[in-house]
Amino acid sequence: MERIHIEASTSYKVIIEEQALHHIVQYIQPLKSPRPTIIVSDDQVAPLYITRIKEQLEMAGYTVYTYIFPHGETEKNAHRLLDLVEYMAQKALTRKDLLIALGGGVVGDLAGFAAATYLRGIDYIQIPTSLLAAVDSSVGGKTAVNLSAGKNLWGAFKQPILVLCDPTTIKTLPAEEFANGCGEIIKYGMLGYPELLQDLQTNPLQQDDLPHIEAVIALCVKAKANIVSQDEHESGLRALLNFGHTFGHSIEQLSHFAIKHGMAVSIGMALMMRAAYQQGAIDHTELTAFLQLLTNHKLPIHTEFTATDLCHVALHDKKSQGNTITIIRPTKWGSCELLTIPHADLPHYVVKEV
Ligand SMILES: NC(=O)c1ccc[n+]([C@@H]2O[C@H](COP(=O)([O-])OP(=O)(O)OC[C@H]3O[C@@H](n4cnc5c(N)ncnc54)[C@H](O)[C@@H]3O)[C@@H](O)[C@H]2O)c1
Ligand SMILES: O=C(O)C(=O)C[C@@H](O)[C@H](O)[C@H](O)COP(=O)(O)O
Ligand SMILES: [Zn+2]
Repeated sequence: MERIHIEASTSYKVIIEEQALHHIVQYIQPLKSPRPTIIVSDDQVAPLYITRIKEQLEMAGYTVYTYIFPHGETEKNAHRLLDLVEYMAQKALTRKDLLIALGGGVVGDLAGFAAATYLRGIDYIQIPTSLLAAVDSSVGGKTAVNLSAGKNLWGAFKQPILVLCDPTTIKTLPAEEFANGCGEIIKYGMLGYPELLQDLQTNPLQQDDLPHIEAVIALCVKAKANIVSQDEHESGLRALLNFGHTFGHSIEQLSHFAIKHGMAVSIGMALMMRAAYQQGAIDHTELTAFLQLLTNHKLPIHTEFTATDLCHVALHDKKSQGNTITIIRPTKWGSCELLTIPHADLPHYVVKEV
């Protein structure tokens, strides 16, 4: 069991505890006494976990509404958001009421944005059920939906009041989704945690190794907490969490979301690591070891998209300002830096082979 404190404009705890979903009221009630509550989830997570949560809340005196939508990244859009907030209004949820996001990053980002904006903001709790959500998306308060022009272009910073992570939910995750989570985990290794890379090299993360998964979730949440507490609204430092995302977001979008977030980030990191090798920041052994780490975790390292297309989409993402874009560049094994470069230089970082 781990309790990690997140220091931000509103502070909260991340509880990581096996079987926490069997006694959620003990964590929720001290923060929000019984009241109308909406649980937002998708159609793959809800059948597995929503009844258990709803029943416990109802037994404790909460009035529970549920909003369940089809799973997948294409649902993280403005139409779905509008449908959700219309539903919340129909149920006459008030400012004092509560929203619970139960699911992966798609549910968390969409429901978090609804919570950020409905009645100008209501409290919400993240219950991450995917590995990716546990290590990354449930923490730090970035909420958003995608627009036609790109990923997460309509969103808000809104911290949850609690993150309740039950790592046993990882057992029911499809294998491909487990790999997606590993993409973000390996990212953290390059953000000042070479010991994490070393650990995963000698002991690749396995879906049935719960103690290892728990330890890794805790490490990633602490790493994210450290960055978010220093730069909640991404004035600078927080952009490091975008390592692999400059082209990762492009790959997701160009594939019409057939390539999932963690996989796309993996390819984005591979491109950047090859560029780092070309620039002398890492040696060939380190490059090979990093790419092997990705493939050992069933993550892709190649893309068919052209440098022109990858750069075109990237230049419309949030790290582009005027004629420059801020990229996240490896400086050595286990470490990255922010670097602002002219748009014209971005294609140099699309290194598909060395
Ligand atoms: N806000 C942030 O800081 C942040 C950080 C990283 C990623 N993201 C966003 O998160 C999204 C990706 O999140 P994701 O990978 O969790 O995707 P996701 O929410 O689509 O979940 C992946 C799939 O796994 C299923 N699933 C989730 N938990 C399950 C479980 N326990 N058992 C069985 N099935 C389960 C879901 O139904 C879905 O089909 C992207 O939109 C990405 O942009 C946001
Ligand atoms: O929390 C952050 O900050 C991150 O950048 C985490 C990323 O893993 C995540 O994918 C995030 O949603 C990307 O944010 P964006 O601002 O680049 O859309
Ligand atoms: Zn990400």
